[in-house]
Amino acid sequence: MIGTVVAAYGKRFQVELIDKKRISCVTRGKKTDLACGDVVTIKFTDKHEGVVESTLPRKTLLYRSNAFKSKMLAANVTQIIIVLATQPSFYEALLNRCLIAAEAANITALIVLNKCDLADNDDAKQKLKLYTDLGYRVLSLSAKEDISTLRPYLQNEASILVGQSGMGKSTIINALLPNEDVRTREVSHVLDSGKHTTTAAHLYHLDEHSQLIDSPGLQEFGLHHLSTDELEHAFIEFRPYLGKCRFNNCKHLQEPDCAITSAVDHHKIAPERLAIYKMLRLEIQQQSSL
Ligand SMILES: Nc1nc2c(ncn2[C@@H]2O[C@H](COP(=O)(O)OP(=O)(O)OP(=O)(O)O)[C@@H](O)[C@H]2O)c(=O)[nH]1
Ligand SMILES: [Zn+2]
Repeated sequence: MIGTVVAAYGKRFQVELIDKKRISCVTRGKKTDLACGDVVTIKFTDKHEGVVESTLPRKTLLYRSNAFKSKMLAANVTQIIIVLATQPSFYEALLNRCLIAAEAANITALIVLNKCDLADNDDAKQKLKLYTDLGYRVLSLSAKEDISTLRPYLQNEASILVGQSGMGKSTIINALLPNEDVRTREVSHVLDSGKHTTTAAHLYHLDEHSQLIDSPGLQEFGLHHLSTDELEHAFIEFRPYLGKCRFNNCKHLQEPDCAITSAVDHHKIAPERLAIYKMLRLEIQQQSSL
């Protein structure tokens, strides 16, 4: 039997079969490397329970990680939607981490600035200009007032919504799927206890060809799973300059005749982005020397 993982709660998974029936599954032994969006083969162990036998090859896999372990956020997504809000102010470093993770996983990114109904949104919009200039799509909206402008971006995509707590992810999901209070509904008839609600990822069907994965609120988004090479390529505006430094093992930190540093001096690369690169580079280096 083939199915799709539509919810992941630590070691338990909910798998949707082709006939839309959902069953609760565990993995064999200690293996838990499954994510929401994974396509799996399962074997029934009971009427409503099963065990995952294998995972089909993934088109994409989105990770985040700290120094000690990495965590799969979602499999087979085509798009990451980074939800920000005009208030409370968002962490720009977190936005960058999401963008870098998306580039490294070959997933397109869409930045959504929510709560644009509130006055005082100039600051947030100003901050996002840098990302529009880089070529990222930025959509300003108010999930409370009107979600319709987001819908075309979701069509024929498997999207994951990410964002720090309080930006409005639940509001967006509920506006897109108005028939039920999705965040609370799902858990009750899937598991006996709702205690994992906040840590679970869920996949919803918007239509036959469009899915949306809701992930728990992110406060940190480590990128320790990236190599230094992947990291520098994930800064899209660095790409034309890579390989042009004096040293071919240049780290773009403080080496002489660095093409990246020189591009910053010539206003071709924003100094904020180089600063973020340096911070992430040092984080990754520390990791490899642990
Ligand atoms: N003014 C305004 N408030 C909004 C909008 N969208 C969400 N909010 C409010 O912002 C707060 C946080 O929204 P949630 O949807 O719960 O945020 P969340 O991102 O799901 O947060 P977590 O559940 O902690 O991950 C709530 O009080 C919402 O009512 C909006 O478009 N405009
Ligand atoms: Zn360099």
